[in-house]
Amino acid sequence: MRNVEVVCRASALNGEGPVWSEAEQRLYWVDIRAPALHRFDPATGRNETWGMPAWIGCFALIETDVVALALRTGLFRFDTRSGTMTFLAPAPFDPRRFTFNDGGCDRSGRFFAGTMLDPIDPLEPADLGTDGNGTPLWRYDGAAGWGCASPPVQTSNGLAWSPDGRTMYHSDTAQKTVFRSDYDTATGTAENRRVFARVEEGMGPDGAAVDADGFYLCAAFGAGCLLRFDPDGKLERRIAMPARFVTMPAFGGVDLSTLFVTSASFPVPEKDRVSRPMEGCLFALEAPARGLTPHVLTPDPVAADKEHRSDKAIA
Ligand SMILES: O=C1O[C@H](CS(=O)(=O)O)[C@@H](O)[C@H](O)[C@H]1O
Repeated sequence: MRNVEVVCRASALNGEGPVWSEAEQRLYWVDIRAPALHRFDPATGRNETWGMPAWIGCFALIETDVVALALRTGLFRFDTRSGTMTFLAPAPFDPRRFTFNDGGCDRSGRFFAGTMLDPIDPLEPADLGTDGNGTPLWRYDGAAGWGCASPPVQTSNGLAWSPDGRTMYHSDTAQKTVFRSDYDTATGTAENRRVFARVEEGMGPDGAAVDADGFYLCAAFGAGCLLRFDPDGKLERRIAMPARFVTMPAFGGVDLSTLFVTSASFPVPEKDRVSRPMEGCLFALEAPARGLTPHVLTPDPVAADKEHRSDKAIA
């Protein structure tokens, strides 16, 4: 197996959410805390960056050069060619206390995004709600806004679907637990949530991806490795990484046989970051198995809205 390579010395504060664009053969990813959308081209090594006005948790590809961005302030359609931002929906939570975190599209192209607690005013008590948890995972239902897609979790992460689309994986990093639920592909609803895997002390289950064999690969935040679980939740292997704070893998490259992995430097004290240059890099390695085709947001929310308006005008 090819060794882990640093493909972009990004010094990201909170690299996250890599998604491979099959159409562009490029990797989109974000920096949540130095808010920016990035696009990396493995053929040239070039990394493009678009600064964002607020923390960006995750995004969905819509079409070539166009993405939907989950910013703390809401969901926006962003055209990377013109820099045009089109407002789609407000955030479904109190943005003074929460911000979007991990998200992604199901195998039918519905977009989901979770949250993590980040009070703007640290003096305000961290009121997580009556049950002591955070917010649910949110499903973007177009003109109908957001629907709840899970019980509340504190640090939403690890969203992925099985190859047949009928199992949804979702984790709570704070609870060190990955859940799996039965997923209805027709309605976008998840039921019968149960524990899929728990991780050890000293690590948090972070972003994840499922491969074509149905194995769940997640970044072990704080432990410098990826964990690969079989479809029954048994740990099958650990893959050592050169950074301690790895955040999420994504399949990409020719035949979806490369694993790209983001990482974060924010947990490292500022004074130590120069001596820890791997934290915040983007990595690539040969994947243990090929990945699944990444899904794009369908339909394009702006086109769907136009259709909705013209239907209403006709009626
Ligand atoms: O900001 C983030 O941090 C969490 C880990 S922690 O809450 O700081 O322990 C990480 O899991 C998450 O994905 C990341 O975006």
